[in-house]
Amino acid sequence: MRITHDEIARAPKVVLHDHLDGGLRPDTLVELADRVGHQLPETDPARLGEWFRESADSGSLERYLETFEHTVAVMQTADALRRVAAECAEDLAADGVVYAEVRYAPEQHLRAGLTLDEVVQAVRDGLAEGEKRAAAAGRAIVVRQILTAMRHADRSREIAELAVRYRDEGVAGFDIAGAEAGNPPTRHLAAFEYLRQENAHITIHAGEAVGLSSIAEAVQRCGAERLGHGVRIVDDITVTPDGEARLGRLAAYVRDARIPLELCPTSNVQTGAAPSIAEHPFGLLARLRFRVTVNTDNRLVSGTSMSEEFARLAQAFDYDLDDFAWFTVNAMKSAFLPYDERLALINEVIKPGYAAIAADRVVARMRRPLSESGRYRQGGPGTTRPQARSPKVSVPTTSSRRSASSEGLPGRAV
Ligand SMILES: O=c1[nH]cnc2c1ncn2[C@@H]1O[C@H](CO)[C@@H](O)[C@H]1O
Ligand SMILES: [Zn+2]
Repeated sequence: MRITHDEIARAPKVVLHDHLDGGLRPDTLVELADRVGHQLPETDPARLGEWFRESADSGSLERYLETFEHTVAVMQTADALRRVAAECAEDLAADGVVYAEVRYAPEQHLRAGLTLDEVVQAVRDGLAEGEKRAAAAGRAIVVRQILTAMRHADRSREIAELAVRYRDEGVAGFDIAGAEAGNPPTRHLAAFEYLRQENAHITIHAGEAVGLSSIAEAVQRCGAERLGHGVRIVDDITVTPDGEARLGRLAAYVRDARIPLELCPTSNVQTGAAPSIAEHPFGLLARLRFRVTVNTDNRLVSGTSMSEEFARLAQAFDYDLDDFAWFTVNAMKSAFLPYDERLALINEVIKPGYAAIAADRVVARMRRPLSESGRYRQGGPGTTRPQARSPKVSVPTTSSRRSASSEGLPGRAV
């Protein structure tokens, strides 16, 4: 069975790779641009959304990134940052996301005189407001920040210090982003060494536009705990005609060390990192039991959402509920949150959420013959509600050591 749209909408989701400045609501962008006199390519929100998706669909990361000039331009005041952050938390929650790490580059928001600290504080306050509004709407979400340094620039050490300074105020980690070609992770070694000394968390955009050299540097020299994209790790995997996969040393290391891949299928198709969703390495990497996670990258720029990414993957690879439960637990395990908080979200929110959907499937399946044949009349219709306690979905276990891999793989995943 393939997961349905309704089930996807209901399923608890976790996003680790979502750019704040790549996910504005189109109508907010229009309104903010009007306020500061920034000229947009389209002023009708629907057409503006289209414009982003089409312009980003260029086959080149550099051209994809050019579209951010319009979003960054309107995010230069504390008010604008607060609003965008609050709406981000609300939109993610409305999509069924229960935990999110949202990233952006503070150094890109100083044009109107804000300091780096003021930028982080504005986003912090906005996210908190969004969490509050989402909870009031019955959609609880926890959101953390990841501070990004632009890899072509020279402020990474400063941004790393900023991330450490705000680690107890909602900043969960540090990242570098921007044009990967020509800007290898080792350009920022001082920042990464500082972060490691401070026991801070590191993810690095690597293996998106550049291949194995970038991934190797990120993991082995810079201490990346997760890979932003990392999709080009497939360059180190050979699949023989009979389907057997051989992993090179780096691919084997990434898999053995359970380094999470923050995969962003739609974005990868737009930037040319993958030819299509159906041919996206997600399928192979999941099959080979890499620690794969599903992410949006940029909801506005890529015209997507977590539910969209799930739906596209389900269509391409025939994934069902247990697959998405696995990807979601993978993501939650990989979050830059304290262990006990990760565990609480897995055990109290994610697993029960998937189990409830599986339980409803059982109920729906048992109801059908009841109305058709009346076979289960005995207790009277309506009183034969089946036990919903043991749904037929193998939600991954976090503590179990039964399976060969600590991922707790779902039974039916290939
Ligand atoms: O997929 C990506 N690869 C590399 N850089 C990116 C990607 N998406 C966004 N940004 C860059 O990160 C900055 C901070 O959020 C954005 O302004 C954009 O330039
Ligand atoms: Zn990204």
